[in-house]
Order: sequence, then structure tokens, then C-alpha cells
Amino acid sequence: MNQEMNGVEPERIQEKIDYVFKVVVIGDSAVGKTQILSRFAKNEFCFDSKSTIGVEFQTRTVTINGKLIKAQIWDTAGQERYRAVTSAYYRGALGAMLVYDITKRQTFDHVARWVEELRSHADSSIVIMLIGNKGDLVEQRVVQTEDAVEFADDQGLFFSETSALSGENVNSAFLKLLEEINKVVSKRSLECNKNIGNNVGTLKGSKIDIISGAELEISEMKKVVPSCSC
Ligand SMILES: Nc1nc2c(ncn2[C@@H]2O[C@H](COP(=O)(O)OP(=O)(O)OP(=O)(O)O)[C@@H](O)[C@H]2O)c(=O)[nH]1
Repeated sequence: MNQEMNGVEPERIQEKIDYVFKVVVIGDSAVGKTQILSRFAKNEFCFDSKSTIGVEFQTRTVTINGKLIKAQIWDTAGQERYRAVTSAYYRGALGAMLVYDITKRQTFDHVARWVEELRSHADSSIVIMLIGNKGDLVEQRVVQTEDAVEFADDQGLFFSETSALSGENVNSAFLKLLEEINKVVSKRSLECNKNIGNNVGTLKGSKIDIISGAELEISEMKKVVPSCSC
């Protein structure tokens, strides 16, 4: 159950949601993308999880800086042949969790390629969190934290090490990502408000819901400013 709903009744939540943020989870196959998402969305871990086929998403609603935010988190297979992608998957994404496995060097070596894919398909302001998962497998670690920190600094990514199995840092990593997205969106909203106020008198002062681009959510929003590219 969503712990951060702060006592809002479930049936009232939808109409109270301020923003829907689309987040994508990417990274090589078997690094733990699906399990990280399940841990965050449902606080669950499944020991016999199968490789993802196609695209799935889960949601969780949290409060960030007084705003009720629905995180809509998309998961797809890391394996090339199962990937249903790429432009559609990234369209409207405001954040990305880029996951590697601290016990598999190759999954870290491929991170640069995933960053490139993000840079070429996603919005340029997308917030990226690099995640070293399976932190519980201490004895099998082959990717050192310092190497990942250096890479993240170089590329302007946020970074965290998690364990979907124990749950360590999973919440905090997602919340940090959502907080950073909220900063970007709030800034953009202010700029748009200013421009809209200047250009369209009737919209001046009205509340703006910046939508993630996920078509599923559009009917649920009261007011939509389709793509705020100002
Ligand atoms: N020890 C440990 N195992 C994990 C952790 N996270 C995931 N796993 C295991 O790693 C395997 C792959 O996990 P998934 O979540 O299915 O990986 P994925 O990245 O979604 O894989 P694809 O769908 O193929 O892209 C499963 O056997 C999980 O049980 C973790 O934090 N610790």
C-alpha cells in the first residue's frame, strides 16, 4: 500500500493528483529492473521472476514537497530481442532508472550505451539515476562503488546502490529521482505559466498539470497542457 498518501482516501486520490511522472527503468537483462520496481511499487520481491516480455508499468503515489505525485514506472526487457521500444517507450519520460548488477562487470560496461540511447531517444531534460543493484551480494561484488560514482559524476547522473532483495535504498533512490523531476517540472511550469499568461489571457493564473505523455493518464486529468516546450 502506498505509505506516503498522507491519509487521502483512495477514491479521492485521483482527483487530487497534481502530477503524473513517467519514469522508465532500463539496463541489461537480469540486473533486477523488475524486482526494483516491484519493491518500490508493492514492497514485494519475487524469487522466480522471469525475463520481461514487452512493456509493463506499475504506479505508486507519493507526496513530494506538498504535491501529490503519481509515479508511473515503465519496465521493459533488457534483452535486445524482447525490447518493445524505443521511441515509444521513452516518449514523455521525465526520469530514468539505469540499472546494472554490481556482480556482473559487463552490465556496468554497457551503462554508457544505455546513456547514449537515453540521450538520443528521450527528452534532453530527463533526470537519470544510475543504480548498482544486488548490493546484498557483498562477496560477489566486482564493480566498485568509486568507479560508478566517477562515471555518474562525469555524465551528470545521480547514483545509488540498492538491493531489491533486502529493499535497501530502493525507496530513497526512487524518491530522490521523483524529487529531482519535481524540480525540473516546477521550473518548467513556472516558465510556461509566464508564457501562457503573456499569450493567452483566459489561461492566465489557471493551474497547469504537466502530463507525462502517457496516453493512459490523459482522460484522468482535469486540465492538460499537452507538451510544454517553452
Ligand atoms: N540477490 C539479489 N538478486 C536479485 C536482486 N534483484 C533481482 N535479483 C534477481 O535477479 C534476477 C533478475 O531479476 P529481474 O528483476 O527479473 O531482472 P530484469 O533486469 O528485470 O531482467 P529482464 O526482464 O530480462 O530485463 C532474478 O533471479 C531476481 O531474483 C537483488 O537485489 N539481489
